[in-house]
Amino acid sequence: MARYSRTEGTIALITLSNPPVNALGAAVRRTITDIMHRALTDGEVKAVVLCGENGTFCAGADIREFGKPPSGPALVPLIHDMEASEKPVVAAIEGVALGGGLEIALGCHYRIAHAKARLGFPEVMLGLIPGAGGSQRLPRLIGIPAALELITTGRLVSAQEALKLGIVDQVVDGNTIETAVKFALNVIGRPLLSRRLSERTPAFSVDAAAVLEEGMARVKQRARGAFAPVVCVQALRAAATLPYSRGMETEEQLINTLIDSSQARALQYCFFAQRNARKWSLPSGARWNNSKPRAVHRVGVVGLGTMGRGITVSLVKAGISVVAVEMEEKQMDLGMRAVLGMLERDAQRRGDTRPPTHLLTFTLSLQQLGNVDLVIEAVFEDMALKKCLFTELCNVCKPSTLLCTNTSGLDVDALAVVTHRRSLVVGMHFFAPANVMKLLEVVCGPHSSAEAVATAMTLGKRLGKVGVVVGNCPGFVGNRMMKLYLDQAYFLLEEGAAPEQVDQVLEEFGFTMGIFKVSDLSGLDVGWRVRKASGLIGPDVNPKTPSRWRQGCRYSPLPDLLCEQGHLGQKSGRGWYLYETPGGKEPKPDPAMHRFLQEYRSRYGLTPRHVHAHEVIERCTYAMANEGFRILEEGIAARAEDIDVIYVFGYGWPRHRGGPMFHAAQVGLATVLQRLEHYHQLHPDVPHLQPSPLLQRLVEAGSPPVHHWREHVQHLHSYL
Ligand SMILES: CC/C=C\C/C=C/C(=O)SCCNC(=O)CCNC(=O)[C@H](O)C(C)(C)COP(=O)(O)OP(=O)(O)OC[C@H]1O[C@@H](n2cnc3c(N)ncnc32)[C@H](O)[C@@H]1OP(=O)(O)O
Repeated sequence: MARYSRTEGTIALITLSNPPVNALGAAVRRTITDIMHRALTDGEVKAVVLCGENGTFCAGADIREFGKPPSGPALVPLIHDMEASEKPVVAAIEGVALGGGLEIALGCHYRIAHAKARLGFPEVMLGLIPGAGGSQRLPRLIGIPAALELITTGRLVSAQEALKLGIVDQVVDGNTIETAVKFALNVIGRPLLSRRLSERTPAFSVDAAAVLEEGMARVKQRARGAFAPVVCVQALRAAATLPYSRGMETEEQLINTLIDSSQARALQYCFFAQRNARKWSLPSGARWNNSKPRAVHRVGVVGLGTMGRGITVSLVKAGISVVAVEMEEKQMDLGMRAVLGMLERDAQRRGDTRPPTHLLTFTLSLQQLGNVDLVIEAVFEDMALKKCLFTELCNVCKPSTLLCTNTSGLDVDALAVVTHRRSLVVGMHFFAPANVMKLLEVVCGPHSSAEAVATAMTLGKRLGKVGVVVGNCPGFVGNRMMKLYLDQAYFLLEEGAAPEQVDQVLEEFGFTMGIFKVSDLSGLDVGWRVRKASGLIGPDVNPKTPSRWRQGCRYSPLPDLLCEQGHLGQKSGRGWYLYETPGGKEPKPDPAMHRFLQEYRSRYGLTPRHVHAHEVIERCTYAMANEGFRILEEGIAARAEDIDVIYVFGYGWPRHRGGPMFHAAQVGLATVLQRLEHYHQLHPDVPHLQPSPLLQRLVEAGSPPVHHWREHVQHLHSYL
């Protein structure tokens, strides 16, 4: 928990010890409070050095304790006593000093950091503010503008930046604790008044007022409905305008408004869901911690379209050699220039003189893939083309090469069976732009080996991705649920809504972008191609089939009609919105779209009605969650948390709402069930609105918490 020892005769060394990150659980707070009291009252002790075990100072409060009844001593009195002491207290910071960990360090009189240490207040990412004096001490140390930026974004700073900002007093390359002890010996007896941050007054100039006002406007615009960033600004305003003790009272009042909020719960759920996604398991008993990944030194990327380019950039940035293959010279030239440009800009941003282009080989020949450890195929979504390629890759690559497909929804197994190495085929579904988006769906087919899954997940981690293992079905998890979300959005247009109205409601809910803006950005032709390939449109459709009816259920031909008119979204200057020019980025509501919708409705005898905001949210999000329950039942996702991670990291779902499954739980499963029944009654031709059997069973079982849902899955066809 925390250890006490004496060194150099007069120095008390207090070591936090709670692996893996020395989080400040109740027991740790109790021990450290007792030990600190002992050190501060022991007449032989002249100074104290505070450090952490295993190369980590402290990652802050123990997040697992949030939401549980409070126990153990609070941090504020400990930090106060430490700071008020007449004996110098020095923090020796290795690894991280985050949240409550940094608040303790700010209560110390001096801070020495290792060059690789990182410091920050990430509370805002957990729906909180620094609540143990951090919001009052940091601005007194580094000023309002810098504190505002760090606290409202949760950004961590390196030791070097912390030194520049004045957060630490010294940065060391060698032994931090030894340096801190020497430092402590040196400062014994020096006056400590100016080292007590609570004694300082941040000057509240007119500038600071303007900074706070601008900060509030910026935060409100970016927060997408999240409360914590706004409350962070309020806490900083208190620091700037009130004496320390009143500021502390305000900090306490403010954190109390957040601590039990639904947003804090959702964000803390996301924190653990992201980490749990790494702990995959397969029905064979293979798991993340008993499956060895293969070493990957050299990767082949086939196809240099948008996805292939982003994947190549991601790999090179992670220091991995890439052989990038394109079939056509012109496409290769375009791809090569785009990749080099992205790497160049990235190097410039990081202040590097040269991008790591020595890791790249561009070629028109698949033969060059003979020696790669893993191939990522990123050609068009055309099964015949992919099958040909996989057959050829099997002949060209060494027998141990893993063959991965970046398909966004095609059958991974159908590709595996054309190879002689079915166990080495997995899906690695990146999201556009692949060098930016964090999500990676690792698709495990019926033949995929644990080794292949482990290798893809480990490679994803090296690329800085959040990998989630999913089963093989059309659209996997993300795009399978997305299809129902899109269907509901189209139906809402048919029933009377306008694209900008639907988008506005979704953005107010917290989505990064409304669904129609996303559709315009990715290009309407992407879905058009998928619908053609799956027989929803095209020559295979019986001409007698009504336009708004496909495969036994309601269908909206709206996006197909737009594609037929060449309205493909941003790239063509027109889609659900109007753009100034083809390639324009600024969507404007399109009067022609409104006329088009009116004509469409009258052609099909649809009487437009006013669509309420709550209906937009309910139909879009509950349809998604309902499909999520089916996905869980089929074993395509192992946990509801995995589905939520996919939506938060790949589809712009607002993190402070936890993800579609967590949101359904927060609304109440009985309510979701009842609303789905209601909408299904109104739209019996939309089978996906019919509540899924798992949802019904969960409600019958009294709506257990998300972590217990798996116990109610009947394992009918478990893939994971
Ligand atoms: C009531 C108000 C009182 C006081 C105010 C104080 C508030 C706070 O301090 S809030 C907490 C602020 N701190 C954070 O948000 C830090 C969160 N952690 C991280 O950012 C990272 O985990 C890390 C940078 C510390 C380490 O990253 P990495 O090396 O990539 O490892 P992992 O993220 O996989 O973490 C390893 C392991 O540790 C668990 N863990 C990390 N931090 C905490 C924590 N603060 N409390 C509890 N557990 C923590 C994490 O879940 C991993 O566990 P598993 O291995 O079981 O998955």
